[in-house]
Amino acid sequence: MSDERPQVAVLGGGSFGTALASIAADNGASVHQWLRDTELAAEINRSHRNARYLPDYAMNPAVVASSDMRKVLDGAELVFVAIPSQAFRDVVRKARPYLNERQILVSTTKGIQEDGFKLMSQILEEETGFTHIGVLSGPNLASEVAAKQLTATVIASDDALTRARVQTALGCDYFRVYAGNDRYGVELGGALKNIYAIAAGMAAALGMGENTRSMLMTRALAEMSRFAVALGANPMTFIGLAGVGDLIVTCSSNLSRNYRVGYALGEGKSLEEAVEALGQVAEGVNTVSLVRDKARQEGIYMPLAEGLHQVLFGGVPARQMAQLLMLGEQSSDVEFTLSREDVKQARRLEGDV
Ligand SMILES: NC(=O)c1ccc[n+]([C@@H]2O[C@H](COP(=O)([O-])OP(=O)(O)OC[C@H]3O[C@@H](n4cnc5c(N)ncnc54)[C@H](O)[C@@H]3O)[C@@H](O)[C@H]2O)c1
Ligand SMILES: O=P(O)(O)OC[C@H](O)CO
Repeated sequence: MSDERPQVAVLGGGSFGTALASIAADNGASVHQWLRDTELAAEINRSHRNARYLPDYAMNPAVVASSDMRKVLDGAELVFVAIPSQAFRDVVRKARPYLNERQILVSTTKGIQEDGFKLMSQILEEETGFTHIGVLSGPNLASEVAAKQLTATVIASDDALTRARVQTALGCDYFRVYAGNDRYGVELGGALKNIYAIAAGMAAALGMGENTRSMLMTRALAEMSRFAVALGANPMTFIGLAGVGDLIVTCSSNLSRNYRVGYALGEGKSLEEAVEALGQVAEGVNTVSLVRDKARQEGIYMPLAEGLHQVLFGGVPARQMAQLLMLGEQSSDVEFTLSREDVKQARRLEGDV
């Protein structure tokens, strides 16, 4: 008898891949999850728990884990790719012989490829040439999703079928899926917020207050949207879940790996020590260099990213950088209503600059 259930594949055995596989299975899909680690796959099938990444949460027992890519992709209608950005293209290449253009491919990865400043859905496009491509992003701490805490996310694609299928496959009483069509903006939002989560973790460890955190998050949002709009995204995307929503959660929670790296740095650890203690990937550490270089290249004003880069890689103490940023040029609150140039002009007339 053939299996009538929707067929879902998840590539990646980390915490988000695991949480996602479980949601799709809770929703009645037949789910196969690909991991490179054969032993962990066997362990998941035995205990229905991912002991390495989400040891405290039971998975839906219907999820079948495997390190055999062909088996995992066989018959899949919907494929989620939850692999860190540095390994993303390699894994997609490994999957490519078993993919076909009727499938829907969705990236969940919030990072940027160094070579060519590529986002993950662009890699999916380049490697496959398929049309049904999307990005899943939003305030989605994996362990909270696994605990079935009420959560919302965004499926962004210019392809209506991709949006509808993902809403059907994942939408349930604890996971609500909103649709968007600014794939680039949603994907950039997910990658950029990691930078500011590091800064927020650092500020918390240094004992800075709630006013400071609020200022940091709001100015981060201004900076993120300035950058994304300069590269072609829609500014309105940043008032959504994948913009301000994800920024809030990642800058506020020590469940975020990026926040935890920042916190460890604020406590005085070196970057190497902080990353090693984390034992997982914090995408923001790479993203800050890529974004800072891109911003310089394109002439985009990014004082927070520039400052954080100097703290992480230039040996500037975080507190000193915070003081420098406070004394930076006076600027506009909401640039979409009052431009930075207008503020400068008024100050010139005042004779202040
Ligand atoms: N963890 C979260 O809370 C969360 C939430 C939303 C989105 N995301 C995004 O989803 C993506 C996946 O996150 P995650 O937490 O599931 O996993 P992760 O980023 O911690 O990656 C771990 C997984 O990737 C695998 N991996 C690493 N290098 C590999 C390689 N060369 N070949 C094959 N597999 C490799 C590891 O074995 C492991 O299964 C990340 O980019 C993250 O930004 C994470
Ligand atoms: O653990 P982080 O810092 O990679 O962040 C997790 C998610 O992106 C939160 O939405």
